[in-house]
Amino acid sequence: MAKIVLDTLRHSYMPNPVQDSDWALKQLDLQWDDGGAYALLGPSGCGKTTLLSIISGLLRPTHGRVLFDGTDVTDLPPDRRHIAQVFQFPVVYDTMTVYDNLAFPLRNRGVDEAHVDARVREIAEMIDLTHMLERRAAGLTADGKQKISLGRGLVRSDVNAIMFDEPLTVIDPHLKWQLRSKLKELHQRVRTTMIYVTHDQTEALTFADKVVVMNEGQVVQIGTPVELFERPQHTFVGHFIGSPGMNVLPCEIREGRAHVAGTAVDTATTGEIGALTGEVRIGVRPEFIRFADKGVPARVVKVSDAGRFQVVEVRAGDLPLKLLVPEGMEIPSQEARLAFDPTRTQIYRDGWIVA
Ligand SMILES: Nc1ncnc2c1ncn2[C@@H]1O[C@H](COP(=O)(O)OP(=O)(O)OP(=O)(O)O)[C@@H](O)[C@H]1O
Repeated sequence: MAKIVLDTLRHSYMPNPVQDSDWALKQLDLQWDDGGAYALLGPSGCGKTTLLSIISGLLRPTHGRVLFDGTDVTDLPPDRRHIAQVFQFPVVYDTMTVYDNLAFPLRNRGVDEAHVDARVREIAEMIDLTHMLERRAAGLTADGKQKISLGRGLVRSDVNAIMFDEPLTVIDPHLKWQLRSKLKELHQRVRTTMIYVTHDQTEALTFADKVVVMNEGQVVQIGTPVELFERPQHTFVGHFIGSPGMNVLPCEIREGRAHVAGTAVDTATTGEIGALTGEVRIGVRPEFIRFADKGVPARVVKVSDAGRFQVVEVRAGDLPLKLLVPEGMEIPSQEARLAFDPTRTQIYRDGWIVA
């Protein structure tokens, strides 16, 4: 296992990158601690696969260095980096048995058969494959085959990290939940650094102790699931995580206070707020707004049932907002006032939180 450091990393697929958009990865400085469970979360095209390929050695970055425990591995080929990878689609040898598939990465490295046998049986037990070890992989469902891929990723104990690239794509929805929790449990048992790439927030938040959120080739926040929820560093994180996402509203700073739709609101930015240039916004999650006697005047336009909550759509002047209200709680029929929880209401300038 190793601490992985990405030092001033940049990557472009173009020979002569000029403008910002020419870079698939803009400047990245990241540290993955030894034994951590990380998720790399972001929309399609944000640079997740590019980043993984740079860590595994399939791609050389245009700028910057990759360090494993302080050693520069930027020019080392993949087979000398000792990274295990599990891909979106199962990589199994159909003609081999499940046992031989799991044993393959170990035998390939000349591990003696006694150790191979012990490790294969240990991993098979962890991922519930013991009862089918003697079966040929060809006869298994896509779920079963992907379990073998997971097992092959986990079987070596000498890897620096295991990277999972959208590993649950082919898994049946009702099994996804099961495997998601299984992966978390496996991390707790093997304690190898794991990087789990996904564009699905539920997968990221269930698996990871720390989530790295990417957008347009840059990291916009690294944090625990709670930090991402309670204090998004960028409006993108507020939108992307949560359902519904954070409300992001135009805001005016007057006499040292933030105003939304003409009404002053208190925010987590304490003290008098100075003049701010750029695009100034207020961000507040639907969970942190409630109906009150005083506050921002609004009109209820729609109520939808979402299980234990109701999603209430309102308009404050022209601004559309959403609130989450517990099931059964009374909702004003039309005119209402909204109170924002000041500790969870943030000011953003040009997308980034104002500290
Ligand atoms: N081989 C390549 N040649 C040129 N451009 C590429 C290549 N691979 C990726 N890109 C571009 O680099 C950017 C980042 O792509 P990347 O595949 O890393 O994103 P991603 O987050 O993994 O997306 P997805 O979830 O769809 O796989 C995108 O703009 C993409 O079009």
